Amino acid sequence: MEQFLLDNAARHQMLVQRFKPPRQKTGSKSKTTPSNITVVTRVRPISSEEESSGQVVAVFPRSDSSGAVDLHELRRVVRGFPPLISSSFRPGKVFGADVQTKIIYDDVVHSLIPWAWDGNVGTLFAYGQTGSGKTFTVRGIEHLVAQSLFDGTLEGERNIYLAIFELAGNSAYDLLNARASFPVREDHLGTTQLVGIQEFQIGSTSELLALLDTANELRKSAPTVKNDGSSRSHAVCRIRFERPSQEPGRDGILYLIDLAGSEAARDVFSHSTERMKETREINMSLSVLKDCIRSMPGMDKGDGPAPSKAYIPFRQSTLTKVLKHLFDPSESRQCRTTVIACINPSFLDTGASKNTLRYAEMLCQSQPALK
Ligand SMILES: Nc1ncnc2c1ncn2[C@@H]1O[C@H](COP(=O)(O)OP(=O)(O)OP(=O)(O)O)[C@@H](O)[C@H]1O
Repeated sequence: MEQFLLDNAARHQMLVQRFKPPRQKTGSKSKTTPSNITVVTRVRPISSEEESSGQVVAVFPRSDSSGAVDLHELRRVVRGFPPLISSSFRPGKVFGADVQTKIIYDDVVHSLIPWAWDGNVGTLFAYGQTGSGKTFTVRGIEHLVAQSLFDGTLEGERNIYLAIFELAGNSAYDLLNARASFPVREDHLGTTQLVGIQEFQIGSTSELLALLDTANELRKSAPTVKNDGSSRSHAVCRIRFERPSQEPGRDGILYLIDLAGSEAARDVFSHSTERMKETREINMSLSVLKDCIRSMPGMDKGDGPAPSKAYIPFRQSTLTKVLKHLFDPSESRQCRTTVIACINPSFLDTGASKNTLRYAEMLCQSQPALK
């Protein structure tokens, strides 16, 4: 299929240029996004290497105010010229290839900092197929968070603690302690405990950046077909804000999560058995995350809103155990979540891009009645 697309790149581009977006149907523009979950989509630029290998752009955010994204695929046919099949999505606010991380940060991430500082839980996820720009986005955001925390705008005194860890399959590794493995358990109160993880108290932007760099070096990597530096684990940066003289368990927390890349089945053919097992585990944990989100009270799974006491399968993966606060109705702290769906615009990646865009649409349409 890949060769067919590369051979027909010029036709793809010609048909895309002729494409006229369908007129907006009245009333179809706005979709309700609950106030405690913000979903946006970032379409990264195509790289010069991708361009020189013959790849062309297949994902286009519309320039009008509709918030739509058009995705174009060339369909292989037995006879005649391959037609262009176009689909449109509304995956939340869309940031195109020319938008800097700082703009996205100011718009949908920065507000999580005072939120967590005040004793609540703020969570940022970057979600998307492998090579779609998740790590690029989260690393940029981490740098901006490190600056914001010490720019003097936050009021009051807090002790700030940092832990960084990765989740690979059902194993958890401490990235600030030489990748020491640690168990993730629920204590007798039902609180998830990262047993034995090292936390570092942070006093400045440079201290925080140095620890982020250390963790990044250690992050488990293995080459994949798509992205040589691909991260085959979920990376979680947890920043805890402790108010002096406050009761334990009431700390504000900011999670910055670079999810492992999901890979389409066609990408795994050239992988070893170990890599395929890893890919299955990653896809399983992403699928449990999706199930948990869809089971949250009020979420619409397509057959009406989930009931307020719906079963949420968060114990089925380590990732969702760590994120239990998002799904647990007994969690007393308020939660706010930002999801950045990342897209590689290449025409070789349209299958995975459609999955990511549908996922973002699903989150936008859902309305959890949440904490
Ligand atoms: N907004 C952007 N602007 C410029 N380059 C980008 C942007 N986003 C991503 N890239 C580049 O695209 C490539 C893939 O990005 P990245 O490694 O962040 O993907 P990923 O989704 O984290 O992949 P994986 O899940 O495999 O780790 C990298 O070379 C990165 O520098």
